[in-house]
Amino acid sequence: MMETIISIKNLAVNFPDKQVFNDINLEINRGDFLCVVGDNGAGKTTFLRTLLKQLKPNQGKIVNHAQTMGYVPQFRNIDSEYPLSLRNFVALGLTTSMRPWLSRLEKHKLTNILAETELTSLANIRLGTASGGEKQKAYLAQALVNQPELLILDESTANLDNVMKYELLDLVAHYRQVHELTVIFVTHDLPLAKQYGTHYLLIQNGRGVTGAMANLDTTQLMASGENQIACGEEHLNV
Ligand SMILES: Nc1ncnc2c1ncn2[C@@H]1O[C@H](COP(=O)(O)OP(=O)(O)OP(=O)(O)O)[C@@H](O)[C@H]1O
Repeated sequence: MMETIISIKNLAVNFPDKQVFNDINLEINRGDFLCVVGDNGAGKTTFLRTLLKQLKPNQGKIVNHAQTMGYVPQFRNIDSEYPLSLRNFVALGLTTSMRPWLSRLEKHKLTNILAETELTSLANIRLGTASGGEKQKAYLAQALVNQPELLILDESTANLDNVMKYELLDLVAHYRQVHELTVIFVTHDLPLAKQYGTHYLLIQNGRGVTGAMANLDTTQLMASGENQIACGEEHLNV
């Protein structure tokens, strides 16, 4: 049976000089892969910040049953002098305790996630010397090492080359399938959204349109700019 993990009702967020969106209604089930799409400035980050309780909605409510969450930001390079090994960087996602050592369970989780993200052979390299794609995989492993129920990918494939984008999302897709992970992916990349997402939330003109990914007609949404999404809602086949 479907289990609702996040329920969003009648959500509206405004800034003093800007009404960002209103009346977003959405049920996210455990194991869903929701892609949040929309033009620059449409309100995707505002939606995420509201979900993360950094912003209080002006109206409506979000009930989030996920107890644990992982977060992968947009790729930003790590300095070549960065001193931690890849393994120790991933381990930063494990614990908030002040212990300087890992428990047996934590070591087990670390070994498993390095294997599941195909990083085992790179575990002892200094992260600063890793390639961009390897660094982003390390961010993914850090976000997953504590076995979260919900993973947020915040434009995590932007700035990666085409091969690496798919490698990263293949790992996410595989992990999701094995562990029934729920994923929220904010992206401008419609082909990726189409390939990996099960559902979408399109924020456009202050409204949220939702549906099964199969019903998102991306050909109608593509704009001339590489990273833009633009179309009238009337083009949507939902
Ligand atoms: N703290 C704020 N105060 C006032 N306006 C804001 C604030 N944060 C965002 N906005 C405005 O709200 C709108 C939505 O911004 P948001 O960053 O959520 O869009 P986005 O869809 O994530 O855009 P992008 O794809 O460019 O990252 C924009 O017009 C932005 O200028």
